[in-house]
Amino acid sequence: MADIQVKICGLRTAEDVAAAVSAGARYLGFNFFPKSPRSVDAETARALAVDVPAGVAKVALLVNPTDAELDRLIETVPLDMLQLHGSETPERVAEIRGRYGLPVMKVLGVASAEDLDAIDSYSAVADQLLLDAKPPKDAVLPGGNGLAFDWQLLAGRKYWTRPWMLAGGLTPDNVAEAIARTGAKQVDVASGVESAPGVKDAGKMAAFIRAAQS
Ligand SMILES: O=C(O)c1ccccc1NCC(=O)[C@H](O)[C@H](O)COP(=O)(O)O
Repeated sequence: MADIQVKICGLRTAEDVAAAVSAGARYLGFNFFPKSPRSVDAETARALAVDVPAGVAKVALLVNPTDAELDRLIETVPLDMLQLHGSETPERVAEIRGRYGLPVMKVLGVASAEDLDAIDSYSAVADQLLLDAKPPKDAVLPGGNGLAFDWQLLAGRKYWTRPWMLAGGLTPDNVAEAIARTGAKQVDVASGVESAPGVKDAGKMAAFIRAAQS
């Protein structure tokens, strides 16, 4: 079995969390972007996070958060990592990392080879990178759109200095191929393991993790 780590993003209920943990997820994502069908408030996230076993990272997904938002969230929810999914600059990433002392994963939208140029500047300030499909121009959500980018853009690129995750349009049916084509050691999924927007499917989560690790 391959040592691939899986993040399931947008968990909203205790059943989702239990199913993701028992299927072998290594990261659980709680979404704090209010417009998302996957979003939770801080109190709900706290209730979901408190019983997560050690060794499974609780990740807060935020889009251009203010310090006030982060202060309140971090005070309320026991978190292991912050995922920044907006247009945060490298300076802002460094500031957030320094202010809260939590590891930060910066998301980079990828549509073409030029988008990968940002990897070096963010590698200097983030603990991890998440490479996701760039959202369509008119999209309401900056992520979680079920769209893949051209995985060939990542083929043969092995010398990044930070751990990274592959995301965007992954499903139980294509995740093994995505890993084989990109060399990813970590993958992230939101809509590909749902039966409807924001409704996680325990069978799909288990199938996704089995396929990723097969
Ligand atoms: O999932 C959302 O609704 C979302 C909203 C706003 C910003 C980011 C969001 N999701 C981020 C993720 O980490 C997703 O897992 C990633 O974008 C891949 O999504 P999908 O293509 O649906 O698997």
